[in-house]
Amino acid sequence: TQETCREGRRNDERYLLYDVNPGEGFNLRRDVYIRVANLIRKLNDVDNWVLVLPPWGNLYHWQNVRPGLYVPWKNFFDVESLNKWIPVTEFNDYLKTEGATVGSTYVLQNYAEGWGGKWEEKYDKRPCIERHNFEQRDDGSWSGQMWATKVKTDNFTCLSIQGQAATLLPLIQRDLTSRSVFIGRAETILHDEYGGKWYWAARRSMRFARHLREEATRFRRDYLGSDDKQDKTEVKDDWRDTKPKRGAAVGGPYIAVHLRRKDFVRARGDEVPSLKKAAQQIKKLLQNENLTSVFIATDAPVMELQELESLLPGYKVVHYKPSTDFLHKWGDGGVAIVDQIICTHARLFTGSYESTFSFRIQEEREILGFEERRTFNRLCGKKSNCDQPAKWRIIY
Ligand SMILES: C[C@@H]1O[C@H](OP(=O)(O)OP(=O)(O)OC[C@H]2O[C@@H](n3cnc4c(=O)[nH]c(N)nc43)[C@H](O)[C@@H]2O)[C@@H](O)[C@H](O)[C@@H]1O
Repeated sequence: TQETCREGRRNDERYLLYDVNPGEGFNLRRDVYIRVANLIRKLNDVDNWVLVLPPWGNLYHWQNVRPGLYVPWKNFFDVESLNKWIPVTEFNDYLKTEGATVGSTYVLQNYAEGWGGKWEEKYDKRPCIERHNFEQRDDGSWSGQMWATKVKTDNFTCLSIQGQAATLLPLIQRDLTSRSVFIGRAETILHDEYGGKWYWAARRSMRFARHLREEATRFRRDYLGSDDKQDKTEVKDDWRDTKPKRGAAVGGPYIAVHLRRKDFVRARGDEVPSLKKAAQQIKKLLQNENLTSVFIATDAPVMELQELESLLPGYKVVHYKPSTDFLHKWGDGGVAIVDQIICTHARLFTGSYESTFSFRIQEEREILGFEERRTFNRLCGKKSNCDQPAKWRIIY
């Protein structure tokens, strides 16, 4: 029967857990997911692996999130959609079935001696370079903190690696004793094929959770006169059936700007415009598009946003401010995603230099089928004719 089949599958199921350097933000983590998801896809040519989704929390940029609080992927993503590409499960569900144990743990790191000038894919067991939070117990096993949970692991190794996700295939396949494997610092591995067909399939499977999409839909309708039918941005229920022709999407009657401030102002001074320069560029784009509304997604303090608004007299400057209830329920992560969805649906988008927050919006617009020139733009800093972002076009 179907039930026995499922039981049978469950018995030989193996689990891959992973985590990313604590300093990395939300949108780089989404990129690391794609690297690991496609590793699972390759592993599943011969085995039966399930990817355990690392809970979200304690991110450097999330100021309204209680330290120590971790939330599941379903708060932000449509987990059913993820499951249509590779089998995934939440960490909490893993704990329920497998308990707080992991067979083998590998913490990835670079080679202490550097790259040696020659590119070759390799990995080696090496002494740990950085501090980690695992310690050996009397019985030889190890114990370490995984998110909010103390987890026991039979084997612990620091692994120097240079290579891509698939470089880990033999290591994981050979680890036959372990039903589950944890990979720490997974951002150390590169994509197998960035921007290729598999990249985009995994990327398309990362649909946002329904409650966030609905919040963005309401906001677009109420404040920006935008809806999917009129904007030609309707999508099928299943991402696998969604393949719009390029140029089919029109977008709502507004332009959207992702204005990354805070640490970017300090770290990328030459490439980040002053508010005055940003306003000049926004005005020009509005005039070119013959539009009067601009949606601003930003991490800027309120004062800066007000200043920008005052520099755009005569235009409608729109900003998403969540209700207390929404912020409480879905946190800074949820708010940032609503901002991203609203930017995705604009007639024209312009982002910030080298911000993964902007990159993810560009990808969403590729998925919806916008013309390239309406998507791959960024605000210029000191140099007014600055290089525009690389065009990572969607591939099916
Ligand atoms: C250089 C690197 O840049 C990386 O930033 P970058 O790629 O922009 O993008 P993220 O990695 O997502 O980190 C930026 C975080 O700041 C908030 N944020 C930024 N812009 C907005 C916005 O328009 N609206 C809202 N609501 N929130 C915003 C949000 O929490 C987001 O996840 C950093 O994560 C790394 O730590 C590092 O500093």
